[in-house]
Amino acid sequence: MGLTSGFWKLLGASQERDTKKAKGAIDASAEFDSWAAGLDTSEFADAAHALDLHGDPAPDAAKFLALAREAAERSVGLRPFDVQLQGALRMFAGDVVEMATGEGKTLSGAIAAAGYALQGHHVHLMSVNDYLARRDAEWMGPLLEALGLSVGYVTETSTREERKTAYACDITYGSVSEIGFDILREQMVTHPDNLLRPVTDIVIVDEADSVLVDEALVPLVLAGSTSAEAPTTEVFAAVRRLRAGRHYETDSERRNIFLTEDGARAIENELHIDDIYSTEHVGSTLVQVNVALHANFLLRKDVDYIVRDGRVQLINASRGRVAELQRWPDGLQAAVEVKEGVAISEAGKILDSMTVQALIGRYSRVSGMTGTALAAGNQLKEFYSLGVSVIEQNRPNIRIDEPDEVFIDVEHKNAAVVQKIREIHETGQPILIGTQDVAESEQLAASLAEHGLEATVLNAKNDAEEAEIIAEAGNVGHVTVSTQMAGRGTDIKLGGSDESRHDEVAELGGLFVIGTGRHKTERLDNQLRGRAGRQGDPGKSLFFASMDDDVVTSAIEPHKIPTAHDKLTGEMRGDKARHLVDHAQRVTDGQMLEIHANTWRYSRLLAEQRNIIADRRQELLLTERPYEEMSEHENERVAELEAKVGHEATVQGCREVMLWHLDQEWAQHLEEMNDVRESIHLRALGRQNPLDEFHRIAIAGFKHIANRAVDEARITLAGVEFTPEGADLEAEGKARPTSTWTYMVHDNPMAAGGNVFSGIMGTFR
Ligand SMILES: Nc1ncnc2c1ncn2[C@@H]1O[C@H](COP(=O)(O)OP(=O)(O)OP(=O)(O)O)[C@@H](O)[C@H]1O
Repeated sequence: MGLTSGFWKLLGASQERDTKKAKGAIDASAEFDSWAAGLDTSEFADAAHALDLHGDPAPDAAKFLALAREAAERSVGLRPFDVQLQGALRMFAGDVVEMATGEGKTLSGAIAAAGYALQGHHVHLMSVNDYLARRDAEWMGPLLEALGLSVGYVTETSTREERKTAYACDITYGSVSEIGFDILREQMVTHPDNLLRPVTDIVIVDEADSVLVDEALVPLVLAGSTSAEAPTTEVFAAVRRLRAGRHYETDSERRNIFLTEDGARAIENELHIDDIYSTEHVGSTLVQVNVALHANFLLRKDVDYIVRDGRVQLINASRGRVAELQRWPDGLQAAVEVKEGVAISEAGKILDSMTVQALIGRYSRVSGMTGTALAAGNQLKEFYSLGVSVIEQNRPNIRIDEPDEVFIDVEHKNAAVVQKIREIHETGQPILIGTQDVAESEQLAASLAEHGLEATVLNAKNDAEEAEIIAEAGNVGHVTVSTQMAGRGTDIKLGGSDESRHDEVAELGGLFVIGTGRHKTERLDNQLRGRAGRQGDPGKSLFFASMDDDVVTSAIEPHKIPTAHDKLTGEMRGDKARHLVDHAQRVTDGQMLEIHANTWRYSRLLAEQRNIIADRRQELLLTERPYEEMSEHENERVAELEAKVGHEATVQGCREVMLWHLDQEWAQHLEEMNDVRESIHLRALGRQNPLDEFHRIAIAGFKHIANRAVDEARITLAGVEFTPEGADLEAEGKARPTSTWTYMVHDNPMAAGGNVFSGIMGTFR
């Protein structure tokens, strides 16, 4: 506790100083208002580019703010509030800013980006999805252009040329995954002309806590076509016959699942093998059994995934929506597909992968914005060395947060939730209900329907209609049931799309937010609460909890759970039960931090190694180094090829040969390290520290990559033919995959650290 309070004290002092400094610059900017207003359009850009924004404080900070204010007003018709400029200045200083919902983060982010771009930097503004990237780029484009800056965006449908153009701009908007995938794809390019050249210089991350903390360890994967190993039907059938408790056990967190001794015997009998833990089976049959166990007993339909259009689609736990391009590692994906009886989707060989955290780590400077940064302060500090600035609200928050209502069990809680919704609905006040998963959202809507109350459901199954649903969610009498709200970028306006009804709804008390259960971190609770009370509107929030809730059962031992309750309603009145729920949430929050830290310890070394490979690749791709190295080792052969196809084609040929082997070695290293991670806990049984052991193997394996790649390239060079286009590697059976695709892996059991206690499920909740 001592350490934490010390940290907050520190934050408090520097926060006060920073706010004072920002306010000082904003006050000073008023003096330049008439100067800015007097500039005509053609003078604007020149004035912006003449500013000196280097140093802290930047000499021309006040002038910059006056220009930005004038530009925003002229181009997008919004005059930035002081708090928005404060937010922009703190992001410009490299902090993550906390600004409440509806305070206008989009404008703040654009102004901060302009500041960096005017210093001569390239800026990426990362959104959580394509829709927001495009919307924000188009919305803020005129402002940035007025300041003489170029703006572009990338989405999943952008062409190569469009991407190239977008990345050449001063400021590029894009989703985390799209930018991440482009960076991964750069690693497959073999001719300099094909590079998109995204520059990882400055990044401003929207919904920063969601991206930097909740999704930090999600791997972005680039794969090429091959067929993958899924559990065989025999393994699957054998696993399905196992019984919980007797043959397998799950840990209390439902993150991991293990065979018991009895289970191992049962599998051995079914599959007619002697010892599933023998060298012969550990790396193959046992892996398949684990995958099948996981798919069958841990992953739950309508919680972790849904089946739609004959496909298994993952639900992104932190956003409560379908994760379009995401899948589990191939064996697991196929196993779930078998479980649900749908066609097995194509599998691929992983060519390269990188976590969101490693992606962010490539930027020289990171800043961000979100509605809930402070609660993620520890993580942001620990994993990114980022500070948090809390920006006061433009208009004070008058939302009323009622104390939780706690029940002995989930049945009583659900009954009370329905009752409460009916009571509020009678008054006409709009209600937004946040549930924990798709299944719960549908059950609740069904219970409400039984009482004749129609609710609109916003969950992973219908996120296409999201914008329309949200537009009306604040209207009189509307009841909206939703899964998690993070990253939805939504602004629930009182009165819905009909602005004239705003005051009528405000009279009713504004939006009433109900949480059907506390999340495993308070941050997610606050994201939900934050939907009410935007821009000084009235609003209310109330959470329900029960002793059956995940957050309680996974943190508190059964015998410590109190039992006193009202026999009729099941309610547990008084502060004791509430404190218990708060305590349980602090425990689960801490558990998640621990898991994150642990997983990061495993992935950090690979991230560093990946950077070394990327540098080497860059050298081979952009310089004549491959020609020089090959000439050094294979002088005669290079001379022979050069005589045949000329210098340029020889350089390109040597490049292709060397890149092919480097990429090959790296993919193999990743694959090996994946295997090591999967089996590392078995080594831990042999009393080695699993992390040390993992590092030892990773370092030893990596050491030889560069040399082996050169040796292999020399062998290939001896036999390969060169054409005017370069090396004919295809004829040597060394073709690059004809198609590549990308995906993000959520809840990836194979990449979650390999520690038996961290591992499988819910890592990012
Ligand atoms: N300076 C301003 N003056 C008037 N309206 C503004 C101003 N800045 C932003 N707005 C309006 O406030 C609303 C919210 O803006 P924005 O979407 O950027 O908020 P946000 O902070 O990102 O909220 P969320 O957390 O919901 O994403 C928009 O409708 C926008 O037009």
